[in-house]
Amino acid sequence: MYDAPHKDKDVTQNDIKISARDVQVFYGDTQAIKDVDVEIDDKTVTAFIGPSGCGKSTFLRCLNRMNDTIDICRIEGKISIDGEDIYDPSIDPVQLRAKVGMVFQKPNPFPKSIYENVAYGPKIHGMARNKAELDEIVENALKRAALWNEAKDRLDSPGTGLSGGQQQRLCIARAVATEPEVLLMDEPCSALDPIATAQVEELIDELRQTYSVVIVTHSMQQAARVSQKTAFFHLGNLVEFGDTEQIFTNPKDERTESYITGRIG
Ligand SMILES: Nc1ncnc2c1ncn2[C@@H]1O[C@H](COP(=O)(O)OP(=O)(O)OP(=O)(O)O)[C@@H](O)[C@H]1O
Repeated sequence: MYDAPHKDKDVTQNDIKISARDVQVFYGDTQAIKDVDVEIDDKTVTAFIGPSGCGKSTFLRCLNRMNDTIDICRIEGKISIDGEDIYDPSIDPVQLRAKVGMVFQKPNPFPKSIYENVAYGPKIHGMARNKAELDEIVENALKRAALWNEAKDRLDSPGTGLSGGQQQRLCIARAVATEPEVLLMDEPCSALDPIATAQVEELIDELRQTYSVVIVTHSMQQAARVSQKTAFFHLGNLVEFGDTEQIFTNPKDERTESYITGRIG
């Protein structure tokens, strides 16, 4: 079951980037996340796995306060990034989401040019003083997302005219353009073909040199290939968290073992 990774899987100790304590999430009266405690490392890819409906996306969305946009959603407990409580009333969620970028399941470029898709965030956050600086930010973000070579001659063409895999890399460029520190990815490859998936996985491996990356995936093979740490969720509980290799080769909890061997899910 454990798919040998194509990259070195160094699991050296990194600094803790995100810390969650006693997190509970409710949609109305229904509890979707129960008593979650976890510490997520910097410069590491952490995969969230588990059966459908177990709360992976809900917990991921807590990390940049995307759940704030859902009226019936209520969150208890404490989530800190670099020691700062992200639910503190002094925190501006818009600023937070620039620092904690997100890439969604379905590529969702804005109906604008490739250039404008990437330039939008840096513009609203006042990151460039002039056009030359903005051009540089756009170029660097497209390079980081491994899209520059394919996009450099068509920066004024609509982002929606790119292939699915290119659109997803454009969304990654858009997320990295605001210089985030954390990148959240909610099943970023589920709408992509195997070649585009391999490109995005390669990219995720590069991005972890700079960011803390958290990825929700339904594919255990993908979790094994791209992540150094894995969290297994089941019925709203974080059942097991550890080095990816340990989770896939020597799970401690019966539920984890059942899931990775295909008995539940
Ligand atoms: N906006 C919402 N309103 C009400 N309930 C919700 C909402 N979003 C999620 N839920 C519920 O919360 C629980 C966890 O859902 P969530 O989408 O986080 O799970 P998941 O593990 O990401 O699932 P999947 O793998 O199918 O995407 C489910 O019971 C789901 O029905």
